[in-house]
Amino acid sequence: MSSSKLSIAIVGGGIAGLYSGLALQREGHHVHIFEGSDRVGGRIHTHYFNDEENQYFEAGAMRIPHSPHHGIVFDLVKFIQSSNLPSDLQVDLIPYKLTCSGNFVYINRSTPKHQDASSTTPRSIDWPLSEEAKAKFQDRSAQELMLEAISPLLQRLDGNFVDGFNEICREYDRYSFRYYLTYILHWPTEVVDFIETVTSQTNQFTLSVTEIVMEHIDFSTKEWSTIARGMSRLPLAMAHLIGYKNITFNARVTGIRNQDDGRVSVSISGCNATVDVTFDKVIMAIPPPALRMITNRPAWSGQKELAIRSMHFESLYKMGLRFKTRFWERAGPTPCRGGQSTTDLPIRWIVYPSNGIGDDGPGVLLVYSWMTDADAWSPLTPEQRRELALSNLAEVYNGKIDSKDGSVINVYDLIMATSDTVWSARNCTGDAKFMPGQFLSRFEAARQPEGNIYFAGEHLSRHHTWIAGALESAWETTCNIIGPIPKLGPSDVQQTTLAKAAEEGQDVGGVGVGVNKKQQRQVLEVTNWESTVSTTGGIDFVFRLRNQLFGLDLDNDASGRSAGVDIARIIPGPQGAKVRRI
Ligand SMILES: Cc1cc2nc3c(=O)[nH]c(=O)nc-3n(C[C@H](O)[C@H](O)[C@H](O)COP(=O)(O)OP(=O)(O)OC[C@H]3O[C@@H](n4cnc5c(N)ncnc54)[C@H](O)[C@@H]3O)c2cc1C
Repeated sequence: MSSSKLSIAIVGGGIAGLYSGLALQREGHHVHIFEGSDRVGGRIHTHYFNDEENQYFEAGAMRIPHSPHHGIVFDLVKFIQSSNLPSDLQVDLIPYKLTCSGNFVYINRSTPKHQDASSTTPRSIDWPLSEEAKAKFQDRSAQELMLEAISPLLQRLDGNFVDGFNEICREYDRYSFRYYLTYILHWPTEVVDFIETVTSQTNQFTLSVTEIVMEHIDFSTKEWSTIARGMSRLPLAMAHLIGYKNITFNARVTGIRNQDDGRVSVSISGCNATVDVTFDKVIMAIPPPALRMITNRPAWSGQKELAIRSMHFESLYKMGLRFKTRFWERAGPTPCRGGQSTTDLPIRWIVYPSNGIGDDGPGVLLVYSWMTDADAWSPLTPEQRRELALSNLAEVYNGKIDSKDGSVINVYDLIMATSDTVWSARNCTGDAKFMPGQFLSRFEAARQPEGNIYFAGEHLSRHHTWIAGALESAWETTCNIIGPIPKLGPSDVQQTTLAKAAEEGQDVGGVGVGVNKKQQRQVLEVTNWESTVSTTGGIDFVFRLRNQLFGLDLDNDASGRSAGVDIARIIPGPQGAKVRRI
């Protein structure tokens, strides 16, 4: 905990803003979040058709890969789980099925083929190839070709990730993935089109090589999770912990000004007035398209302005369709219990829910498209979008037999309700997906603070387009403001409790471990609160437990607590006796 408490405004109540808020509060700072909409979560948003179980779909983020790159998300979940939240706010993970053996490919209007990217070859879907290309490629699967192209690049990330990443950037970031396949690997255009159609979405291969490599790392993960009863529970739990008195909704920030004393004022526009509030520091946890629309602010460095204007965001489109039955789980010959099917229709991917698999009664199906495929939905009215999605699903499903009761599936008879989100029409416009050269030339500039104005959000992480990226960026930004701090994890809850109880002179029991934040290592463990603490050197931090005063001596750091020494972990332990140095 640093000695002076800062007041920090956080603009944006998405997961990045919320994470910064929690981390700063843990360190004893005052935060206030200004959120432009009427809810927290931003691009994490569950649409509930009603209160019944499993009658929802994820309009935004829906799945978390169990990969080391996403550890920060799982630590956050553990943090929340150990926070003693009321049961209606608890966050539980359930398995998410990325694939299922019944998933199919429906391309060029041929019969749905019971196969996925690992078995779809140009021959199996009659993909047109030149005679020359046929000889080499017609029996090779899209996934196999993708792996062949990308494996040498992935290997560079096996050692030190940042070094490997920088190496890929230096050598390939200026190229689009399509250029890489066509001019470096010399693959025919029609083969590149085939791989893009089956493994990705239209025009994705115009993105940088680095972007596609990063995407591939995540989608090759085997185990995935989602949050039971909806992803929105994650930001809602965080908002509860931050305290709603520290969050203002419908508070769109429209201006930022530097004050002469170095502090920063933010202008917040509500429904009928604009107010200015001054803070020590401000974190802009909003995506570049939203940041760009705040013109009442100082000019920042030329590189930063360019980055804000140009960092590429791709459109995303999702519709949830609630049907009277989960017919897709029983539709022969390709029943899908989870995973997703690939089509080249406007709906592109059909995503089958991982929650409620096997339930009787109504269920919710999801259609999902990216980039050029997503853009095509935005000029349509909601009614036209619903009609189109249904007709696409009818093309694939109508006339199949539901094995439960032998009925003939007709999606027009089964539909109950739809809801969709055109993310390109929201202030985030989609997700960060960089064009060639943007990791090299935009990324660092976009991350740099401007005086006491800091920036956070998924787009500022190498792992952007993911919740993990948003959290990593929020954590890095928080460290830039107050110095190195540990990420949120299961132990932080007890830490907060102890620090608060100590401040208020209350009793708490357990075992404490001191952390010298400068070195980020454990230096002292207190294993019993009933005994007197014996320390060498000066006492840096005093607190009261079971009606006794305890002090922590944190190494020989003369500046003690003000240098950033804090209790980091308390584990309930047996009564015993001593303090020992670790
Ligand atoms: C369709 C879709 C699917 C996705 N799927 C996954 C997935 O499966 N797994 C995964 O890990 N990630 C996924 N993501 C990505 C993930 O959701 C995002 O990376 C992450 O939620 C971004 O968080 P953020 O805080 O950076 O930004 P945001 O969530 O965009 O938060 C920014 C907040 O700022 C607010 N705001 C904007 N302008 C202002 C202003 N001027 N004043 C005040 N407030 C403002 C916005 O209302 C918003 O609440 C998906 C995203 C989308 C859209």
